[in-house]
Amino acid sequence: MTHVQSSALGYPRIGEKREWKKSLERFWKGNQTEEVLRTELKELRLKNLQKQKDLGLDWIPVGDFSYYDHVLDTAVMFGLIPERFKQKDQSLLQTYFDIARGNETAVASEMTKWFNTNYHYIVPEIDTEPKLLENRPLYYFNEAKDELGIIGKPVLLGPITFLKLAKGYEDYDAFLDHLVPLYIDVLKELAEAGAEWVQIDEPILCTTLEDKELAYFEKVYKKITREVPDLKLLLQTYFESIDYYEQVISLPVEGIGIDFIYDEGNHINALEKHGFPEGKTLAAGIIDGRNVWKNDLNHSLETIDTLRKHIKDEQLILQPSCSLLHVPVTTETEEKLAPELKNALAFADQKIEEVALLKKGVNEGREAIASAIDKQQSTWKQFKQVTGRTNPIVQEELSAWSGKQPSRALPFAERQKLQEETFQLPLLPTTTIGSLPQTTDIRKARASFRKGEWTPEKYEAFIEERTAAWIHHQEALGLDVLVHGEFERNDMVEYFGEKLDGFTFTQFAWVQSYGSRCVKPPIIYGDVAWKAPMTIKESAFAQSLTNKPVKGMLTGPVTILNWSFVRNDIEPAEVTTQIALALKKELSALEENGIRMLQVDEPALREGLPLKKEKQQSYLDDAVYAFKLATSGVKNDTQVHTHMCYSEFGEIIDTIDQLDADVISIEAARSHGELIADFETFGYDKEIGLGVYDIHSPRIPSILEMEQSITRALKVLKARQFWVNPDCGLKTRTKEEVLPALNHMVEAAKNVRAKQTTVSKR
Ligand SMILES: Nc1nc2c(c(=O)[nH]1)N[C@@H](CNc1ccc(C(=O)N[C@@H](CCC(=O)N[C@@H](CCC(=O)N[C@@H](CCC(=O)O)C(=O)O)C(=O)O)C(=O)O)cc1)CN2
Ligand code: MET
Ligand SMILES: [Zn+2]
Repeated sequence: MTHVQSSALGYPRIGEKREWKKSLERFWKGNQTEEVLRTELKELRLKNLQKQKDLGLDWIPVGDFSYYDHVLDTAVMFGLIPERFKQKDQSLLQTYFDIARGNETAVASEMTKWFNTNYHYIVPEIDTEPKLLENRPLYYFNEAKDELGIIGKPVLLGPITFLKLAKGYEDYDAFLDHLVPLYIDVLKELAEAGAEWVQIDEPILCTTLEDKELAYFEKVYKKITREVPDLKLLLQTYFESIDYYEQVISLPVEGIGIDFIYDEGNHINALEKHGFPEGKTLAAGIIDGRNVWKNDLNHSLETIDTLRKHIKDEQLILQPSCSLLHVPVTTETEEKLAPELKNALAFADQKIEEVALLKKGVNEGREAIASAIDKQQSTWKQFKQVTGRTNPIVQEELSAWSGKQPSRALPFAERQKLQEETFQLPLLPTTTIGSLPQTTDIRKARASFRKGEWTPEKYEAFIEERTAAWIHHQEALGLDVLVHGEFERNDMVEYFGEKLDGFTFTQFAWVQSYGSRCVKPPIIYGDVAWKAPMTIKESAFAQSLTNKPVKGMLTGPVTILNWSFVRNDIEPAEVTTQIALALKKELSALEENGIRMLQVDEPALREGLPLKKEKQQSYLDDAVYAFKLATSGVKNDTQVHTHMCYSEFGEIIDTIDQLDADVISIEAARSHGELIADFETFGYDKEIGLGVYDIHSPRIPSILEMEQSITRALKVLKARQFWVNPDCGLKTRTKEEVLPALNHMVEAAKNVRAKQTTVSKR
C-alpha cells in the first residue's frame, strides 16, 4: 500500500442509547443472566466494529471494549485479583464485577481518574504473582475476524503505564520482570492468530517522567520486539506532548502514535527539528478525540502536509488524538439542537468520518474533498454568528475584575469564631455531601416533565414532597447539618448548564464516567452568564422545614468547566472566570434568602491538573482565583464548604488551603486512609471532613468500621476541626442503603464524641 491509512484508538462502549449501561444494570439487579448479558454486549460490540468499518477506517481497534473498565480488564487478564476477592464458586466475570463494585464481605478496589479525564479506572491492587488467566485481546481479535471478517488492531494497556497506575507491589523491577513475559505470551498468540498491528497504550509517556522510568521503556520494548518479531507494535501516547521525543521515536517498535492536538505544537516542532526514523510508522492524532467540535479540515491538511515532508505515505496513519471513549457516540440522534450548533459538532462517528475524509484528501488530492471543506467553512461561518457568543455585559464584568484578587473580609481563624457563634454545632458535626438517592421514580418524573406529560406544578410538588421526606429522615437520623438532596438535578453540571447562558445541552450525548454510570456534559458555546436564580427555590424550601442548617449546594467553576465540552476559541481560564462570576451571583442570592452554609463543590479540580509538572501551577492559580471569585463575597459568618473526591490530593493540599473554604469534605474511604497523612504533614488547620465510608459501593459499613475510620483520622487531625461525612454524594444509592449507613455514621460519630476528652464545645 502506498497510501496513508486511517485508524482509531478506541471507540465508545456505551452504544447510541446507552444499551451497554442498561444491559449491565439489568444483570447486576439480577434481572438477567450472565449469558444474556454476554450476548447483548457482543451484539453491541460487533455493531460498533461494523460501524467503524463502514465509516471507512483501515485499522479498527479491538479489545478496547470492556465490561466495566480497561484497566481492570488488564489486571484480571494477568490474574491480579486481590486476595479478598478470590472466591472459588463463581464466574470470573462475577469476581471482576466484585473487584469493581465490592461485595458483602469485601470493599471494592479504589477508583480514580484516568489522567486528566472524567473517566474513572479501577486501581489495580497487586498482592499476588501475575499469571495469564485469559488472552482477552486474542478473544476479541478472533471474534472480529470470525464474525465480521475484520482484521482488527488489538489494543492493550502497556506494562509500564499499567504498573504506574497500580499499587501494592514492593519491588517494581522484579514485578515488571514477571509481567513482561506475560505480555509477550499475549502478543505471540496474537501474531499466530494473524494480527498485524497491535496498539500498546503508554500514555504515561506524556507525563513528567524520571530518567529511570524512561529507561524501562528501552528495556521492556527491546525485549518484547526481540521475542515477538513478527508483530508490528504501535506504541501509542496521548493527552499531551512527549517531552522525550527523540528517545521515544527511537524505541525499538515499528510505530509510534502521538497526539498532534493536545501538544501545543510541540510535536510538529520536534518533528521539524529531529525528523522521524526511516522505516517507522507514525500514527498521527490529527482530530481532537476529546472535544466535540468539528476539526478545521484545512488546518488538519496543513499539518498532514508537514508530516508528509518527513514521513512516507505508506508509513503514515491518520487518527483521532486519543480513544473516542471520551466523546459521545453520534450527533445524528440529536433532534433539538439548533442546526448552526449541531453542524459545528462532531462526536465519535463524525470524528471517524473526518479521519476518513482527510485520508481521502491526502490520497486522492484535495479536490476530492473540496465540497466537504466548503461545506464545513460555511458551517463555521454560521456558527460564529450564533447570538450570545459574545456577551457585552459579561465582558464588562470581566474587565472590572481584571487585576483584582478576590478575598474574604476576615481571615479563617476569625471567621471560624463567628461561625461557631452562629451555628452552635457539636464536636464532630455530621453531614452529607449533597445528593440523596436519585431513584428511578425521580428520573421518570423528570422524564415525564420534560416530555410535557407532567405540568411544572406537578413536577415541582413531587420534588418538594421528596425533599420534605428527606429533611424529615435527616432530622430523625440526627444529622447536624442537612442538605436538600438535589432531587431536582439530573446531574450536578448539566443542571447548571441548562440554567446558565452560553450553554446548550443534548438529548443523547452520553459519555461513560465510571462503570455503567454515564454523564451528559453540557456544551459551552458562548459567554457564560447568570440569568436567574438556579437553586434558591429548592434550598429555601428545604431550609423552611427545619431549624438545622441546610447547605446551599452549587457546583464550582472549575468543575463546571472540566465536566462540560468547552468552546475552543478562547482560553479555558477565561471561561472559568465567567462561570465564577455567574456563581457569585447565585451565592449572593442564596445568602439573601437565608441560606448560611454554602457548599461549592470542586470534585474535578484535581482531575484537570495538567499532566506536565511545568503547567500545573498556573492551572492551580487559575482554579484558586475562580473559586475565590465565586465565594469570597459572602459574609464572614456564612460558612463556605467545598467538596472534592477521587483522592490523590497530596500534591494539591497547598491549593486546597488557598481556596480558603471554611470546611472541606474530601474522599478518603476508598483510598483506605492513605490520604490523612498528607494533611498531617501539611498542617492543615481549617475544618475538614474525611469521608468515613465509600458511597460507590452498595455495601453498608458497620458502626465500628466508621468509628475506626474517625479515630484513625483523629490521630492526625484535631477533633475540633473534624467533620463526619460519607465520601461523596448519595445519589447512586438506594434509600435502603442510605438510611442504615447514615444511621451507623451518626452513631459512630456519637461514640467517638463521647470518648473525646477535649472541650466538647466547638
Ligand atoms: N458530570 C458529572 N461528572 C462526574 C460526577 C457527576 O456527578 N457528574 N460524579 C463523578 C462520577 N459519578 C457519577 C455518579 C453518578 C452518575 C449517574 O448516576 N449518571 C446517571 C445519569 C444521570 C442523569 O443525567 N440522569 C438524567 C436522565 C436519566 C435517564 O436516563 N432518564 C431516562 C428515564 C428515567 C429512567 O428510566 O431512568 C430517560 O430519559 O430515558 C435525569 O436524572 O434526568 C446514569 O448513568 O444513569 C454519573 C457519574 C465524577 N464525574
Ligand atoms: C462528584 S461530587 C458530588 C457532589 C454533589 N454535591 C453530590 O452530593 O452529589
Ligand atoms: Zn464527590
